[in-house]
Amino acid sequence: MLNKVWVVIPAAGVGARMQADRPKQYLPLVGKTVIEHTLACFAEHPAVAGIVVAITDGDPYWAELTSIALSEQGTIHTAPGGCERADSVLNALDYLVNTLQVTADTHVLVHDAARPCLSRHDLDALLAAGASEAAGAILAVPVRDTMKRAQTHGLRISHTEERNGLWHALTPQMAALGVLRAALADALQRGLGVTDEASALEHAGLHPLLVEGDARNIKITRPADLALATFFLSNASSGQ
Ligand SMILES: Nc1ccn([C@@H]2O[C@H](COP(=O)(O)OP(=O)(O)OP(=O)(O)O)[C@@H](O)[C@H]2O)c(=O)n1
Ligand SMILES: C[C@](O)(CO)[C@H](O)COP(=O)(O)O
Repeated sequence: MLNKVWVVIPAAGVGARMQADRPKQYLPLVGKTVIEHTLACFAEHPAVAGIVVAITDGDPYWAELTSIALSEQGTIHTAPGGCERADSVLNALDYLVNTLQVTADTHVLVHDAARPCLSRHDLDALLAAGASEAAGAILAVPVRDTMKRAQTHGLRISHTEERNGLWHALTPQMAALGVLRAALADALQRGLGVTDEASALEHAGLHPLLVEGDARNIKITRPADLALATFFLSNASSGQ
């Protein structure tokens, strides 16, 4: 039986690709903001001990969120965001250790604030699979399209990549706090490109488990994604 887990929500991005008037995690979506939908995935879950949200220093939007009354119950904390997503995540992990004294063997889940369509089913599947995975575990979906590698310069096809065995990495990504924090700190210190938690774990020689998830767990990145997320959330069946 898995002990309670902590959730880290990187939410310190500017959302440049979204080209909106505010960071995309604070855009309105089906009655509240993107990040409030994301937090709601975890706030009521019995396996979740608490949440640490990495936000930009001076973030003017966080305090305006109406549904963050939960913070009075000490379950939602904030930590300083960093230059890149990985820096924000590491800051949140440091906060868990240094401020909240969370133990190294506690499992953490890192989930993008920009992924509001995570289903309870997928969250439970990851928790179950990751509970006993020393290498960590991530939600992912197999690639369905033929994948082309572009030539180094220009927009012409160099070749077709082998599709079998290719997966889209989603979030949450799950690992033991001590393992993930050490792997992430080491990868960043070595200047390695880390765009997700699994990358850091791989650099540490680990092979995290792929847990097949729902392709509707999209990351809101570009304007068209908001309409898609609206459709998914408006049509989500209860208890999904
Ligand atoms: N320095 C950063 C950059 C990103 N993120 C968070 O990481 C998640 C995924 O990153 P991405 O989709 O790239 O968000 P942005 O960096 O905001 O987007 P863009 O690259 O378009 O600016 C988002 O929830 C974002 O808020 C973060 O916490 N700290
Ligand atoms: C973590 C992630 O969502 C997994 O696919 C992705 O790597 C985030 O990348 P971004 O460039 O920071 O959006």
